[in-house]
Amino acid sequence: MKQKETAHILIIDDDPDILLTGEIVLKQRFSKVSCVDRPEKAKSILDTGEVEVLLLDMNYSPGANDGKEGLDWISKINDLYPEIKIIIITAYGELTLAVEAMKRGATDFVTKPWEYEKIQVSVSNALKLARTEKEIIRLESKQQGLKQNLVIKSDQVIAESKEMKSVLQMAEKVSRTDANVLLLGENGTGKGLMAKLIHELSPRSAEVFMSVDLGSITESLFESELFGHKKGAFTDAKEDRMGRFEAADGGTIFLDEIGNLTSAMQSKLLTVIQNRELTRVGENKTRTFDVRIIAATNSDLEAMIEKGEFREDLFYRLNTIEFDLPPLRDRLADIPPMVDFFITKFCKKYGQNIPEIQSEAIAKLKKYRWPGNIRELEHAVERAIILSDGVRLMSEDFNLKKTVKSEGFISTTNLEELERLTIERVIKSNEGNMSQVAKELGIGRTTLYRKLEKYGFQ
Ligand SMILES: Nc1ncnc2c1ncn2[C@@H]1O[C@H](COP(=O)(O)OP(=O)(O)OP(=O)(O)O)[C@@H](O)[C@H]1O
Repeated sequence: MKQKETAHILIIDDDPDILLTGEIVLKQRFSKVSCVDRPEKAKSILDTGEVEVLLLDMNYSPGANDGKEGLDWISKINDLYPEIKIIIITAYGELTLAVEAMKRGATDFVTKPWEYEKIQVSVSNALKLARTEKEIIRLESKQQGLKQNLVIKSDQVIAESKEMKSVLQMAEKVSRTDANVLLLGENGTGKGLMAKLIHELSPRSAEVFMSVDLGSITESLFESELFGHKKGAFTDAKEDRMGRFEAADGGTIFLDEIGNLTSAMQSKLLTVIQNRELTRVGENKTRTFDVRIIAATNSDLEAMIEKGEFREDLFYRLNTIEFDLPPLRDRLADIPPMVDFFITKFCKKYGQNIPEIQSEAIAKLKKYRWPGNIRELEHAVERAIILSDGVRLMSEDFNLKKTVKSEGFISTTNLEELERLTIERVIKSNEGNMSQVAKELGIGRTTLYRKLEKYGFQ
């Protein structure tokens, strides 16, 4: 016996004989057939999101035979459930009505009395059409993710310092697994690049890498953006749309700026990650997904947990493996190869010959604090390439702010403490030359001395 195709078909007709024969005939070919005698009763079945093909009678009120009711229902159903293919059931010879129904969005028509072979073929064709359309939508979303993949291929990861070498080794190991990864580090330390690298090295590399900047998604759009929506679920939901999780199916999703989620967003994300299934906004049906999750943030999540700003259970879901990307000032050995890498990149971009770099310039780059880390270094090199004489890159070409590397990252938000630390740093960098210190701080010498006294400096 031929195996049944897994599909849910719905028949709506007020004639019980039609429903009975339709059910018997279609059940020979399809796994599930539901029947109702009026369109008003079909809502709960349609809302399951399972029905792919609907056979619809055109007249319901006693004596009605112009098909007007059926035409109205076609428009309504098409509007609310655009993915469902509608086949109308007409009496023999009602060709004009069939044409009008097709104009409203019906896919095909079958005539009463049933021709068994014909309805099976018609439903089978409608089913193929429904599935092809779904596949096209899926591929379009996937392609968006694959475009992001292309950008990654050309990137290289520089890791000369021992800190970055060990990060790379760990990335290689982790990429072979499906473990969730949490990337921590200041802005511009390469969290995004590391996420792409882990994906590239993983068995999922031929699939989508989907990057989502959670910092730019508003609370109202969060659910629909990540989990998708049904047409009509809210005013702007003009079409059915899959979310980022579904579009990344088989691949990797990169949730950047995870520390920016409100508590409501955190709960929704946690439920989806925990259950490994999601529900599109406005739909009842749950959908499973197979996605590897990499999250990143420059926030101190543990401090946020303590303050009740980040859910501990979500944190433990995300941080199966945790990476700390060190700031650039703590991996000085990476600076020279990175500078070379960016010089080559930008000389190519601006069609220039590769210049030499003054050794004093490299020494200055190593002393600088790099609050914006590698992104800032990249911009500094780009600027230097544009401004240089094309032969030699000098330290002035990099336009570094007059600061030196501090002992550690100033994390205080207390103004007085910030002032004290800044003064301390500037004194060190000017080797105690107070006129210079006052000048750099932009204050008079008297004010400087008053502040030195206040903060107990010698
Ligand atoms: N090890 C590296 N080798 C070469 N380029 C790097 C390296 N790390 C980072 N970069 C480059 O530095 C820039 C910033 O990196 P990236 O965007 O990955 O940082 P990020 O930590 O995700 O930043 P943010 O927190 O602001 O999102 C990118 O252009 C990236 O390609």
